[in-house]
Amino acid sequence: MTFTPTPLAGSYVVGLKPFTDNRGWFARFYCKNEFAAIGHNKEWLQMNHSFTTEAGTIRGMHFQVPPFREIKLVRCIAGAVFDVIVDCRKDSPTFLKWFGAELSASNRNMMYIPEGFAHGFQALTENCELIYLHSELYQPGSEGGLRYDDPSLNIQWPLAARNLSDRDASHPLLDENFKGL
Ligand SMILES: Cc1cn([C@H]2C[C@H](O)[C@@H](COP(=O)(O)OP(=O)(O)O[C@H]3O[C@@H](C)C(=O)[C@@H](O)[C@H]3O)O2)c(=O)[nH]c1=O
Repeated sequence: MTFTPTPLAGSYVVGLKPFTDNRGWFARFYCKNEFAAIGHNKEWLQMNHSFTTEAGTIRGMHFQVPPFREIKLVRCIAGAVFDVIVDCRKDSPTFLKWFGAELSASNRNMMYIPEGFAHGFQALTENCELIYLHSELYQPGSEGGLRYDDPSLNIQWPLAARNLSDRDASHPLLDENFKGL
């Protein structure tokens, strides 16, 4: 795998290195030893799969609050998405900065998201499927979110936003009460 650091320290766009032959290809998308090189030393406790039907749909921006902060590894296995992370670590020099990258079934890239980040994505095509690896269990009472259109984040989504869940449409806008994660 290849690990390309993003401008937000500790996060990476991870590329696969497929072994190709006349049958097709084979590739690892997680290896304990390879991820140890970027300091990853936690187990994956949950794996999730989502399917998004319509291009333009946004899911996010989601996080779990302490003590349930989590690392995520996100991989697109059908279609293409614009994947976005926001640094919510209060002591980080890039606090509340965002980074986005296209993840798709054809580029096979993944986003490695450390603890203390919010995460979301926009479907760029119909019928997008994402696989998530999580270092923490789902804790419904500890979920939080940022608004995809928060003016103080100014995330540049490639398509017009549509199809938000009621929860995602009603995350509070950032103000001085947000102390980070
Ligand atoms: C996230 C999650 C949801 N659920 C349930 C709650 C709800 O009834 C249903 C749908 O949940 P949501 O509406 O939160 O699904 P969704 O908006 O797709 O949530 C996901 O968004 C992206 C951006 C992420 O980063 C993921 O970690 C996750 O938060 O699934 C679980 O049972 N386990 C889980 O781990």
